[in-house]
Formats: sequence, C-alpha cells, structure tokens
Amino acid sequence: MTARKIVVALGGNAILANDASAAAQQRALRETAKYLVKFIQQGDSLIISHGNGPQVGNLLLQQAAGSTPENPAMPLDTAVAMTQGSIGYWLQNAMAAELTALGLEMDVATVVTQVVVDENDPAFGAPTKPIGPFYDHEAVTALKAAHPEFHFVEDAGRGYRRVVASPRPIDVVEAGAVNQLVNAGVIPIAAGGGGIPVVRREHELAGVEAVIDKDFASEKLAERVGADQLIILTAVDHVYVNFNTPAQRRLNTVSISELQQHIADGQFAPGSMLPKVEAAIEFVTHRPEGQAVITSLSNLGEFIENGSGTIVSVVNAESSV
Ligand SMILES: Nc1ncnc2c1ncn2[C@@H]1O[C@H](COP(=O)(O)OP(=O)(O)O)[C@@H](O)[C@H]1O
Ligand SMILES: NC(=O)OP(=O)(O)O
Repeated sequence: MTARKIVVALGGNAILANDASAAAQQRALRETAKYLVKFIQQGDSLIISHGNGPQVGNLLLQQAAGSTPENPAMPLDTAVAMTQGSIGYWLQNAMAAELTALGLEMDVATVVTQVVVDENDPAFGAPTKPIGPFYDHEAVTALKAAHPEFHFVEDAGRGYRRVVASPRPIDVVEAGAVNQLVNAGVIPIAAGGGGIPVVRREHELAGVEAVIDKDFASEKLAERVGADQLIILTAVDHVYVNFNTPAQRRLNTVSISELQQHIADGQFAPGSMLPKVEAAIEFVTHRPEGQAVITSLSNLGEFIENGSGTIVSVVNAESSV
C-alpha cells in the first residue's frame, strides 16, 4: 500500500493549556508528539501545522511592554514568523525525541511558511481573530485607553480578547518545498500560526498585519500538496449538532450538503468550530477523493484503529448518531 499523505492541524490544547511558559508548552508538545507518531508507525506521510493565537498575542503584549524607539516592537507579520519559529522549534524537537525513542529514523524540519492573502480582503476592515489572553472589563478598559488602535471582543462570557484581521488564505508560497520534503521522507512542520500573511506586489511579497486562521491555512496547504487526508485536531472528539444541550448529537460520517444545512442552522460557533467545518468542506470539495476529519488528539488512537471522529467525505457519506 502506498503511504497516504496526511496534513494534521494542531489545535490550541495540543500546545498550551494554562501555563504559557516555554517549558510547559514544550512538555505539552512532547505529549502531542506521542500521538502524532502513530501515523508514522502505520506508514503514513505526515505534514504538521499548528495554531499560534495565544502565543502571538502574548508576544505582542511583551513587545508593547518593553519597546523603545531604539528597540521597537515588531509588526504582526514578523510576530507571526517569530511564533512559527518558536513553536516549530519545540515541535520538531518533540517529534524527533519521540521518533528516536521508538527507534524510528526520520528527519523533522520546520519550514518558514508564507501564506498569500488578498490585500482587499474585507477582513482587514473587520477584525475577528482572537489572540492572546482573556481580560476582565477593568483590564480591557485600561488597554483600550493605552492602545486606541486595538480591537477587543467579548468571548462567550469568558471575558474579552484582542482581535486582529484574519483574511482567507489564497496560496501557500512554500507548498512546493513542503511537498518535496514530505516526498523525500521528511516530516515538515509548515503553515504554523496560519502562515505568515503576505500580499503579492509586483515581483515581491510584502507582509501584512493579520493572523490567518490555521484551519483555513492547513486546508490550503493540504490542497496544494495533494493530501489524502486533512485531520483537524481540537478539544472535542466529534463535531456535534445541538452542542452542549440535552439534544446534542454526534456527527460521525457526514456529507458536505448535510454540513452546509447545519451551518445554515447556526450549529457551529463562529471563530471556533465553524472555521474547522468550513475548512473540512473546502478540502473535500477540492479533493473529492480525499477525506477531512475533525477529532481530538486524545481520540487519535480510536480514529486510527476504528475510524472514530467526524469524517467529511463525498464517498459513502451518511450521518449517524
Ligand atoms: N457544534 C460544535 N461541536 C463541537 N464543538 C463545538 C461546536 N461548537 C463549538 N464548539 C467548540 O469549538 C471548540 C473548538 O474550537 P477552538 O477551541 O477555537 O479550536 P482549537 O482547538 O483550534 O483551538 C471545541 O472545543 C468546542 O468547545
Ligand atoms: N492562527 C491560528 O488560527 O491560531 P489558533 O488556532 O491558536 O487560534
């Protein structure tokens, strides 16, 4: 059997739970790597992507607190690049350590990945992407006074979060390089933090102030490398309808049209489950022979062994409870 090419997108809980220290994030990624190597053990080719919402927000805060004219804060595209580098560094070492522990010899390499967006994307005028920590009312009032240019939203009763523009990805600049690496037997870590947002100007790329959604960026990467599967890992083992209500129903194998009906019914929260479902639909639309999967890291063993998880497919798609 030829190796399947799989793009796995890691959700926030795979990297950062409560403790934002480097040591805690490295520990979390070492645990995450224990799950990811299962794909290698069963002979698949793996490309890993990940989010950076909490990390890039924290970095901006550190910079705002310590910047001077001689030591200025970096723009958001560069901050995304910095978090792509730091998380990639932790993750490639976590993967390498886990592979070595299992006696598997494989190279893991992080690719600094730029993702092209449209300069005229309406998202630039309407920030929606939450980054960094949660604030209470008092803290957000003080921050707004100090930084009138910052935008905040109230997040489902959990407090306030800063939001930045999140345009849709159009292309992944390094997709060809990532594909060459994976075809050569390397495990690439790519499009981290949704990729560094850039626009095409004449013959060059220019960074822009945004954080791209990592589920959409992972989808675009999966499309461009011709992946067989896009697996989006998050905190829940399935997508549900009537989520968190007594009528909650789990979606196992589901068709694009059924998911579109659930979207129209408002079943998926914008900014959390909705982009994952939309990315899954987009992948299967562009790669009808492929599959998109939404499940949790902790359910990965069950997914690999028994197909447990929400599977979006144009083939044999039927919803089940
Ligand atoms: N219909 C739904 N089914 C399952 N989870 C949902 C649904 N609507 C909202 N969610 C929430 O979305 C979360 C995933 O979004 P989020 O935490 O933003 O993702 P990430 O893992 O990428 O950080 C789940 O943990 C769950 O709490
Ligand atoms: N860039 C991005 O989507 O990060 P999170 O998944 O951490 O929000």
